[in-house]
Amino acid sequence: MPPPVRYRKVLVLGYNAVGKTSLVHQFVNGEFLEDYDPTVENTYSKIVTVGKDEFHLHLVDTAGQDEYSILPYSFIIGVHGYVLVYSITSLHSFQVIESLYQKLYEGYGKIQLPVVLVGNKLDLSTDREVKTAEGKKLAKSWGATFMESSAKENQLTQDIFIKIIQEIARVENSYGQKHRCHVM
Ligand SMILES: Nc1nc2c(ncn2[C@@H]2O[C@H](COP(=O)(O)OP(=O)(O)OP(=O)(O)O)[C@@H](O)[C@H]2O)c(=O)[nH]1
Repeated sequence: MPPPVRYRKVLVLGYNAVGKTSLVHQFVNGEFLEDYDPTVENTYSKIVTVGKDEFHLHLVDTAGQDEYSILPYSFIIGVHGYVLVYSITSLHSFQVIESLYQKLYEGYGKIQLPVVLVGNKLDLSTDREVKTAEGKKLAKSWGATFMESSAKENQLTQDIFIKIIQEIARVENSYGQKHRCHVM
């Protein structure tokens, strides 16, 4: 009997116009859209194979948030992992990500979260406002994975969504190990 297809719900969060829709659209449809059309909320589904396992990845592309956004319960309940996106050309979008993470972390009761932190618009590195080292450092402080991508040039767009599936498994396993009973 083939192994069951596992369901994973992943939210893509971040400030306005950082490229959330563009990353998801590249991943699901394999194309880049130059036009900016602010998102209200869109969902996408894709079957993804990671190693020997198949996953039904349900992606929620959210409307941009800022540091004042109140995150609804639907951003926490039933969500397996998060892709947090900023633009390397916007320091403000990076600061918004720090505040969004804190809200999620507190919403979950301060446990480790499966997160991939993404610095997008790598093709615009001449206008860079956030150093690679700063992104790496922030992700490390959360115990998360860090990547820099370009939705425009299709750089690492597939890897981001494979990585979040792997992160969900990794965090679930480490949580299971910490809380496993030992029979002496
Ligand atoms: N050069 C470049 N432009 C990008 C990249 N990703 C997105 N863009 C452009 O940035 C603009 C915003 O992209 P979106 O994908 O709509 O951004 P978003 O984060 O979904 O925006 P909201 O829906 O407002 O939250 C669009 O004009 C895109 O074409 C990238 O990697 N490089």
